[in-house]
Amino acid sequence: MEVDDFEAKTNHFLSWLAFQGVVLSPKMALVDLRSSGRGRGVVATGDFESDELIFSVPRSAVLNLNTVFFGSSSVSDLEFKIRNLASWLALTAIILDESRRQDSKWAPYLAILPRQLHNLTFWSDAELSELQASKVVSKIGKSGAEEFFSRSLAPLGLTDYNIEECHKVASIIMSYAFDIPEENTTVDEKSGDEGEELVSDDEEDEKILLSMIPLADMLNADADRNNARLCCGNKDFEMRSIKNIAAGEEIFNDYGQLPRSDLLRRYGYVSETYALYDVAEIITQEMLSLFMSKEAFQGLNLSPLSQGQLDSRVELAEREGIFDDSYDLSHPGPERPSIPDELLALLYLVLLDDQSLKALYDSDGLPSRSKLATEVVGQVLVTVIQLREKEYATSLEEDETLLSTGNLPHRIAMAVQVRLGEKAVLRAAIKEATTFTGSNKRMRLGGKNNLVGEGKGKRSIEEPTGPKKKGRFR
Ligand SMILES: C[S@@+](CC[C@H](N)C(=O)[O-])C[C@H]1O[C@@H](n2cnc3c(N)ncnc32)[C@H](O)[C@@H]1O
Repeated sequence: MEVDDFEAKTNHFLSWLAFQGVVLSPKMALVDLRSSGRGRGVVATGDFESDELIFSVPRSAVLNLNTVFFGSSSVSDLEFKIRNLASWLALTAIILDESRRQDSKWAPYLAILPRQLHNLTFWSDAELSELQASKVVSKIGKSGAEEFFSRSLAPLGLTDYNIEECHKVASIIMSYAFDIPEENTTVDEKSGDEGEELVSDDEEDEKILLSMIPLADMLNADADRNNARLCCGNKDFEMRSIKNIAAGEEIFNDYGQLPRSDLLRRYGYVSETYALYDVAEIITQEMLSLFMSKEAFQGLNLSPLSQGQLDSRVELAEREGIFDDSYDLSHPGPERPSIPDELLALLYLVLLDDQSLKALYDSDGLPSRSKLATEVVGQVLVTVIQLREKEYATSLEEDETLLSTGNLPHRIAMAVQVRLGEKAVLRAAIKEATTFTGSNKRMRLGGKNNLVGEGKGKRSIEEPTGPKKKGRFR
């Protein structure tokens, strides 16, 4: 917890907001929520009905490329270089530059942004190892970001260039910035979503501007407790209630339906309310390599696939649009099963006998889910998921015991929650796979039809002659 002038900074920021023309409802307050680990947050001090104004922020108070360079008669060399960067790097550059200016218009706002962050970028190797086999570790992208910093930011000549500071600013952008439509451009419904993934070097829509919106970014989020939304107007941004909010309640934005692994990576916190969105990833290449070994599926009477047989199946999976580098398992809900259709379809193709594969190649789309969910697809999935479970150093039960002791350091406790959530998803997926009862008739079991092209790297199905049909599930 910061023991500095937290309250003084909040008050200075509030005065600055008033000076900038920010209008606050008398029924809201910016408060200190550090005792519950949430930094600052906005609470209702009076009752709000749905669709009431909570506050509005004029475009001139927003921090982005247009407001920082507003009014300059010509484009300086620095502005030219910054405008040519990817949006997140450009915003990082201008925040670094504004932060060192004594006279920055945004100084009272920049002063309330956090100094210490818990996003995964700032975790030590020992702390990251507590995430065990979670695939989130490979998504942090710290060294990639550093290459961008040294290639794009260092040459700008901003004083005190320092990689740690670049990481802090880039991470703040990841968890605080909004994509907004530029003035006088069409308002995109989604443009108020907070903390969209950092835009890389691919600027598809030039009318969208990555921006810091003071006060709008002081709203915390807690999964489905979302009760406010930012609306973009041409002259200002309005935060409005989207349901009744009673006095004393916190006002929450929506950061999206993120699994706790991504919440931790991008926002540096986890909360039980997001457990519903947890996922566990299956990496396709790792899974497919099992089908070429003799040992992986012992007891299932499956002979290994040759490279050629595997390639044919992957080719068909690609044609049908169901091939992916990885698949997310999730908790089953009314709208989705735990095991996605695409993963089921890939396994079905991998397990299909050569004759049926050829027939499918010439047919129109894949069978329905109930046909894909054959008994052997279910058995193979159980093995694949159990192998994935073994990649974690501890069991779900051991993690539960660890958490129940309640005295783990903050980051370790968050890591245990993430890995425990993934193990719970794996269990749910195993449970679902054991219910598969579809017919194994077309599956290559007991050596049936599985020797075509074996060991010769030869295509096991003929190349189609006419144009290929592209479909999905029938
Ligand atoms: C957009 S900011 C919200 C304002 C922030 N609380 C502050 O004091 O600057 C997002 C950050 O707030 C914190 N946060 C948001 N929702 C939270 C929650 N439900 N629990 C804990 N921290 C939360 C996280 O640190 C996150 O990265």
